[in-house]
Amino acid sequence: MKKRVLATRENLPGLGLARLSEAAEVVAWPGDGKPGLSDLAALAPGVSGVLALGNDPVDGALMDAAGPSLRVVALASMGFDNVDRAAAAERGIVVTHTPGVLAETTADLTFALILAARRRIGAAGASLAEGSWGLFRMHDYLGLDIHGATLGLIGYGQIGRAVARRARGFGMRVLHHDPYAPDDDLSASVGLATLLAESDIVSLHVPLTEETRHLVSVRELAAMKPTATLVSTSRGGVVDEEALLAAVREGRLHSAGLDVFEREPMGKELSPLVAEPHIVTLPHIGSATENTRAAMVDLAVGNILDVLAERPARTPLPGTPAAHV
Ligand SMILES: O=C(O)C(=O)CO
Repeated sequence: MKKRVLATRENLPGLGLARLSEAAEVVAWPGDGKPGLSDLAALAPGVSGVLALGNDPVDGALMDAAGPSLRVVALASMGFDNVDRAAAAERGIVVTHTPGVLAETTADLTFALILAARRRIGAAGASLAEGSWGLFRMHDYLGLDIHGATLGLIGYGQIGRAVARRARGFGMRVLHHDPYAPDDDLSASVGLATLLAESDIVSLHVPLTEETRHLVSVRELAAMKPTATLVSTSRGGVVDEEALLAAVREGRLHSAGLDVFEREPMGKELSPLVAEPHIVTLPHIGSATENTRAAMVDLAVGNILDVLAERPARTPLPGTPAAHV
């Protein structure tokens, strides 16, 4: 008999879900929006795996609703702050994510945010569209240079390194701060205080954990240059958004480029960050290309199939077991 797997969405990019359906009975949340915990719990009894997105809550109650058959929670995301890892560990459940496949795509988007925020691309384009471009004037739409600037990467894993490679092409000096990353010749490893003081652009590439929540807050923003830009494609909770908004509004920070927010999705209740002229905002599209999203689903499915076939998962979360115990 086929094992059952709960998928938190019915439609996912690529062929991963079809591949999963050949090997397992897939029970998918049929709704359009984001499922609540109770929606998922109702579908969970007896499943051996859960395939979830990076913003679907997966907690101990959902694991208990699935029952002792549950062996693997596979995220189609790099970030894993939506999963109660302690609850999974207590129950011997393998948790996997999708490193590797999205690093280059997310690094591309990081650069788009750097370019847009420093060169005021959104505001300039909007002014053109409004019919406000009446004259070529030397002082209009002035931004700040990217070439020759110093880029500081907080978090130097796969995405941080992919951003560093792009920065080399722009002739930038690159610094990084990451107590867990090995050094390389793309970028100089420095302490956080040096990175904040010397960087023209600070870009965040850390997962959201208890250690990184509000890693950038009042003190860190005050330590940055007033001409600096903060960019984040990691998780909203890494930045104290109130402190960021105040710093940009009061001219203590030049600009910001944000793909992620403390509250996602926003619907019609927009964060004040969205309306701020010097802040470029995007709806969490870091990994949103056809190939990459399909590769993320495919890797998540591969992890489920591994665990269900008693093989170690290919990309378990660091510090968690690769195989069901
Ligand atoms: O993979 C992740 O963590 C995402 O945020 C999706 O882009």
